[in-house]
Amino acid sequence: MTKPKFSESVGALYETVRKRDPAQSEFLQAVEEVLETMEPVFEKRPELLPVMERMVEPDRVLQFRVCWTDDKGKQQVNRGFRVQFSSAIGPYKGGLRFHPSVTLSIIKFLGFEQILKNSLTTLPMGGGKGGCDFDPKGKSDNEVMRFCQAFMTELSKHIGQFTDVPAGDIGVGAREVGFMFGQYKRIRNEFVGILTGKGMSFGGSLIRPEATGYGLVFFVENMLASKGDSLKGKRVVVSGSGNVAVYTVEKLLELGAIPLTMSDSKGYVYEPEGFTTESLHAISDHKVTKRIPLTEYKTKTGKFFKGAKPWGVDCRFDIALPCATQNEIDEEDANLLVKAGCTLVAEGANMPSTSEAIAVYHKNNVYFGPAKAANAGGVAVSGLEMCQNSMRLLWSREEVEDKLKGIMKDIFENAQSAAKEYDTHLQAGANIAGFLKVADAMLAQGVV
Ligand SMILES: NC(=O)C1=CN([C@@H]2O[C@H](COP(=O)(O)OP(=O)(O)OC[C@H]3O[C@@H](n4cnc5c(N)ncnc54)[C@H](OP(=O)(O)O)[C@@H]3O)[C@@H](O)[C@H]2O)C=CC1
Ligand SMILES: O=C(O)CCC(=O)C(=O)O
Repeated sequence: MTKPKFSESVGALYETVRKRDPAQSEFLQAVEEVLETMEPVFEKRPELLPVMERMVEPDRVLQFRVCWTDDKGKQQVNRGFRVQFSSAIGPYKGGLRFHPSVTLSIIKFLGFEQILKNSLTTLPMGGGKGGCDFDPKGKSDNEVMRFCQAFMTELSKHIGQFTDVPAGDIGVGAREVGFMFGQYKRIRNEFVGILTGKGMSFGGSLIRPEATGYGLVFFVENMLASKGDSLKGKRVVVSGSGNVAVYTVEKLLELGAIPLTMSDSKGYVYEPEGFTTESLHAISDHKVTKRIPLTEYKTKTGKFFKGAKPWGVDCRFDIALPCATQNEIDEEDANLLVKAGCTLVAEGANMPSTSEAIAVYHKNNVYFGPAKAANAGGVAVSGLEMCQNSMRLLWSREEVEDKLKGIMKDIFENAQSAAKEYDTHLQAGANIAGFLKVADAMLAQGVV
């Protein structure tokens, strides 16, 4: 007989969530992953199960129409979202995603994960996420500006420096944050830190653009150090070629690792001798600055594999860092990683591994650093940006990077010590450590 996934009481909670939103597959996947790892906590502290029942239901779901006019003068209509999930330990905090695949299910999975991630950062931030099914690809700067202004016109009614502070995610970088900040200021006539990831001339923090990628690599350093190992000479397969991937590769190079691949939705580039600072800058200029697909990128020393994911790259490697999108590693991909000799996976993207892929990692003793812990560096530096905005000052690069390094170490140690206490793995330890802090705050604040 196969072991049931849940005990009876946790299974009943999952069923309630599933029946409420049966079509929200990504959200259900995120809830299932957390509930599965939380069984030992509910055994020890049964009073926390009803707290989880409240936590899986967002405080508030906002859905709104976004109307704007394209360069041909034609009206366009998109659907915007902001899910304010939990404000138990601080104002709602989490990014905005602009991508045609955005649905309520995707925003809810991201918002739910953000509650536990933000708790792990040690900073006082609640969880939220938002976005729109708008596709920035192929749009002119003026079209993106008009869209961002329309989006913020509605969003501005619901956010505030003490209420909800959005930031970037897929499809939302410095350009979009700038346009949205400008529109908020115009509507409200106040200059406040209502977004993070702002430009340096209007309240941004040094290292915020780099923070998710750098933080991921610092997290991996901690994982390796706990086994007496280091990044030096490690062969690393990376996916993505956006914000997270670029700064992941930059920090890997700085620490003596060998990044072998980068990818986008069209395929992946393999550099057999590893990316260099020069080839990283070339790909970053192509993808991030010029916004051109990798199909049009010319590598001098490597090869482009059209329509393929990097996990099947034909070489041995030690570490895989998925930095593109959700569910980009399925069971088959996970088996390819194991076959290639990979012994560590740490997630830069949110929920990049399917539950079947995670089962393959555990079965094969692949050391697994889950997204909520491993990619928390981005939102952590967003928290530091909020702090600097409140104090009306600017910390140096070194100060922010040192704080980021310290936070990633704390996240690793807290997740590891929860894992030890509950006799489980790092993935569960991260969920448990993140949950306990929020749950205790919710208990203290009564049934609200
Ligand atoms: N930015 C941040 O601070 C944080 C981001 N994250 C997560 O990291 C991941 C990447 O975000 P970020 O780098 O900011 O986003 P960007 O928009 O800068 O880059 C996204 C990258 O992922 C690729 N990608 C997107 N969708 C797909 C897909 N369906 N299949 C294959 N590749 C895809 C894109 O390729 P293409 O250009 O072809 O679309 C691009 O290379 C996301 O999961 C995000 O939620 C997590 C924490 C913080
Ligand atoms: O910086 C932030 O507020 C959000 C970052 C984010 O969206 C994430 O951690 O997934």
